[in-house]
Amino acid sequence: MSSSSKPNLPVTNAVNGPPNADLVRERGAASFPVRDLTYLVYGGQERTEHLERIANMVASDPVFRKTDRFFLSRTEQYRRSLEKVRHYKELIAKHNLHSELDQQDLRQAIDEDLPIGLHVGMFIPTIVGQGTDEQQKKWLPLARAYKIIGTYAQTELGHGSFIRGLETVATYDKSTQEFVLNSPTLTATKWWPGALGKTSTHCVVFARLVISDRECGVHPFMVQLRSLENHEPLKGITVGDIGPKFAYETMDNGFLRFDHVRIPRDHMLMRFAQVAADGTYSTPPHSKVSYATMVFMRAYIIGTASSTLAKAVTIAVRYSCVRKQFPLRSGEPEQQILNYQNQQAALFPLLATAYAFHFTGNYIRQMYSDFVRGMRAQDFSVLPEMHATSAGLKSLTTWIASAGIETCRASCGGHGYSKLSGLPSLYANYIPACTYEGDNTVMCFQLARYLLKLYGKAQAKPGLRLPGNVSYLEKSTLLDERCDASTEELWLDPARQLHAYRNRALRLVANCANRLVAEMQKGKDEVLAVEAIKSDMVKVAKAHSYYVVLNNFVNAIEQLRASGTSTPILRVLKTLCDLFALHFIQADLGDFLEYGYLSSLHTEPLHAQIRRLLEAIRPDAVALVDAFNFTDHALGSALGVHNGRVYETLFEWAQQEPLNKTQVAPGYHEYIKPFLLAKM
Ligand SMILES: CCCCCCCCCCC/C=C/C(=O)SCCNC(=O)CCNC(=O)[C@H](O)C(C)(C)COP(=O)(O)OP(=O)(O)OC[C@H]1O[C@@H](n2cnc3c(N)ncnc32)[C@H](O)[C@@H]1OP(=O)(O)O
Ligand SMILES: Cc1cc2nc3c(=O)[nH]c(=O)nc-3n(C[C@H](O)[C@H](O)[C@H](O)COP(=O)(O)OP(=O)(O)OC[C@H]3O[C@@H](n4cnc5c(N)ncnc54)[C@H](O)[C@@H]3O)c2cc1C
Repeated sequence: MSSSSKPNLPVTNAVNGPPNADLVRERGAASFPVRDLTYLVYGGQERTEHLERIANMVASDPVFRKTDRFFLSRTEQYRRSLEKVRHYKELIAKHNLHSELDQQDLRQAIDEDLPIGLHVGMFIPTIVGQGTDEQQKKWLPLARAYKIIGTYAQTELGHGSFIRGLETVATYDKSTQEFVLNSPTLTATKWWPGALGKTSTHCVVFARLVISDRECGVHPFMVQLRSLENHEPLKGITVGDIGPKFAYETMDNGFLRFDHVRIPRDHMLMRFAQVAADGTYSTPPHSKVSYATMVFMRAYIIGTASSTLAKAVTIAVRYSCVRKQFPLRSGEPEQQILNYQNQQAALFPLLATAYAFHFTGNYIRQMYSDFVRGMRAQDFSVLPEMHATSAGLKSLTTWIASAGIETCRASCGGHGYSKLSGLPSLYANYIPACTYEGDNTVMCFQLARYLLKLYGKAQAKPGLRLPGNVSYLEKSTLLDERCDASTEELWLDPARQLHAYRNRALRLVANCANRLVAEMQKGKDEVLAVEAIKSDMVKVAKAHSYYVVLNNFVNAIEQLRASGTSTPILRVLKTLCDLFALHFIQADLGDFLEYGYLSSLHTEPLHAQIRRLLEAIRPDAVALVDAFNFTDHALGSALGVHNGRVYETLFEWAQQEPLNKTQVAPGYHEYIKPFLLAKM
């Protein structure tokens, strides 16, 4: 079945000409209407077409070009990204893209780490979340009109994960009703905040509040850093760029020091905690409410794991259809490398994961908006669940997406190592997601702690009802149950798949809880006992998060079925869901075998079913990546071009290499010629 209507995307950047015949054939053989799956992914036909209009506008605009990015210096890349910011603002005005959603769509289409990312992603959300109504009235219009540009300055040279250890102080001076911001040590220097180095005029600074020598904990403060006239740093402020990084060249991650900088009292963001003029301090309704922007960003990061992984898989799958190596038998034509089982085993689980994460993203968005609604009504009861779930999912999704991009790169052989494949920069720019907004391992501890607590409560109080995704912690009888998937067919049963994931998660939680008790019985206090089980806690958090991802994928398919989604689409989604479920059991088989949940009775049919699923996906692989609907601009890859003219595009793009500007190498006269022409 071919697609029900054609995508409206231009073929930009690629070398024009007849499309690659193999890709054309693959597209013609899809078992489902590609366009319908695209609508499903992007929320309907109207929304898809809107996104395409924006994507087309960006892809055909020379200011947003990416093709020369590898040949620019760090400074040039930063300047170029500022040029894109200016143009982004012009387009908002020109095309009336004033809604937050339109602007988000535009930034997504531009597809670059712009130095306004922190402004829109954390600075504005912190004002919205933490500012009083008056503070919002004062700063939001300026921020939304880009009259001020801000960032989120929390991390310090000596302190990142441990927020309570921050050293920057904001001392309240009752006599002038000001806070005095100071960086008392070198390690108190703010370090890392995006766009802090050169771009931002303002920032929200997290500092420990001190009132009359009393420590009141870490709070957010609005601080102007640079003159709005000439962009010079203000008195008492030392600010700059932290220097070269693994990648992320367009972003001026910065450092910042305060030398007794005074700000008015109403520059502390006081929605939840207040300091009155006389220095009276009112505590917030929840001790971690000032961490809410991080929870928001973690939810956002979970949402982008799918699209990032989907880009890598799109490049690798298209290339693997174009690339041919070896005939099976002599005299036969060479095979598309995607026909090889190993290539399918590397790529298709990642394809399935990109779809799985799409539904995880929907789930966390919904959970976050419910949480915000509650918070507006002063109800913080969902915060622990929101924090723990988002911390775990942020870790799992970014770890898998990072490793997945590298798998895609390696699966493209030598050409994957070329920056022109788009994969090295995708990887290098993405991997800090495992670190920023909470180091993944540290985030896993948060989820594991939450699960251990709930498990303990459920043990102590049989009959206690726990929230949906953790309700399995109530059922310790589950531990006695074993897998009964003894045939390939049984492995396709979602109930059995979920049973396996639930059982593994519960086992690891119970095991951790038992070890904690055992460590304490050996004489350790609780703190040291926790230290003794930390690597197991990471496993616990991952196991639970896998279960959440799978549960959402299964539920989403059920909901789609109930809402009348067509059979071919349901069939292909079910196949992807099955592969996701079975692949990650196979990948962690030790967990399931260790406690006898599975035996070789089950693993043989498991492996066989996975092989069948790979075969089932093969004819639809190109259609499944096409359904993500990326423009060539978004992929930025000679290997992933929609028309499949991979070699032509690689060859043409390579001509832009500055070394190729002259026929004779720079340095030839000084360094090569002397020894070439030296007498023997
Ligand atoms: C939309 C536009 C897109 C723009 C694109 C931008 C691109 C991205 C750019 C990236 C920008 C990056 C920015 C940053 O990195 S900002 C800095 C982020 N820093 C962190 O994430 C630090 C991580 N550390 C923490 O979050 C905490 O310190 C930590 C959770 C590790 C521990 O906190 P703390 O030590 O204070 O607390 P305890 O361990 O003692 O725990 C006490 C209880 O509080 C609970 N807790 C902790 N955090 C939260 C929270 N956020 N919400 C709710 N509850 C929380 C914790 O679980 C404990 O609970 P119990 O007592 O019940 O166990
Ligand atoms: C590209 C990028 C952009 C960033 N942008 C911003 C920004 O805009 N604003 C901002 O404020 N910050 C920003 N950051 C900082 C970022 O949030 C921190 O780097 C992150 O929170 C991790 O903290 P850390 O660097 O202190 O790591 P550390 O906590 O020092 O971690 C180092 C290692 O120690 C381990 N570890 C730490 N604590 C424990 C523990 N209790 N038990 C066991 N192991 C532990 C970790 O797992 C990790 O392996 C950015 C960072 C990067 C890389």
